[in-house]
Amino acid sequence: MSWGYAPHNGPDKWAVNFPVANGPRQSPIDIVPGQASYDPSLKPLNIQYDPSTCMDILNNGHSLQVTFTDDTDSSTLRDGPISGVYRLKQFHFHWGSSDDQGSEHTVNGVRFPCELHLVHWNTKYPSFGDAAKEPDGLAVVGVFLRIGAANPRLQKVLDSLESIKNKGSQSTFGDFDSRTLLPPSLEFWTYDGSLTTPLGKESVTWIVLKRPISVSPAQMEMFRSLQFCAEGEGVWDMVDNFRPTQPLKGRLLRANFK
Ligand SMILES: CN(C)c1nnc([C@H](N)S(N)(=O)=O)s1
Ligand SMILES: [Zn+2]
Repeated sequence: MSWGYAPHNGPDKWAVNFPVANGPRQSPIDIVPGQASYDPSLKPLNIQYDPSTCMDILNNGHSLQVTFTDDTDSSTLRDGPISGVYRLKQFHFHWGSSDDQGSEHTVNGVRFPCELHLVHWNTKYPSFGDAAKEPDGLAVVGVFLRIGAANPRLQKVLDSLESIKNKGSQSTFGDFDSRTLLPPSLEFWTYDGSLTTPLGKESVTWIVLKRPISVSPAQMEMFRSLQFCAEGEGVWDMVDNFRPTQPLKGRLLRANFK
């Protein structure tokens, strides 16, 4: 049974085939700023992205994903709550069928229309696959998108969506500086969690940025033009590809800001 976001294969069915979906450190969560503890020992995030590592963009049937070559330490994440060097592997988005939902994490129960995830893996392990099995194997930077002015840095990604409309389609996508998708301030919340899609591996240090970036309603409509299904399999708009928030189960939420 392939998983998805429909009634028959959506998040409330995942635990049937992927039992870890009910595990002790699942993601996403509702971020309650009043319950975050300020940790002065958290260093600022050190993000160094090399645009030449950007390779292609694809519709994987769950999201749109921009993939990077990760055979060298060209695009890396360091410091913040992590130790060592983590390599950027891909970024993707989650979004809603309307502007009042779409993000995976929420803040005081508030949903954003879209959330960007930049997925990195710990180079102390030989590969992404190996790292994904380890509790400190992955680090995902989450960035909220808020309705506002059109975001010109997002536009290059959105302009390529017509070439990856259907599941399984891919096109070249090079020389993109992912740093331009980040807000000016890198203040963050952090907690130990999981991938938010099956297999839901509990190997992610989540780093959710406090400041959102902007996206216009017209740009949101471009995300919604993507399809869950492959070409010739009908019309099934790719929307609401987000998992509901999961129980905190006693985990600590830290912030690197007061
Ligand atoms: C195997 N990879 C890179 C991923 N598996 N699940 C991912 C999810 N989309 S998320 N949201 O990053 O946990 S990313
Ligand atoms: Zn994601």
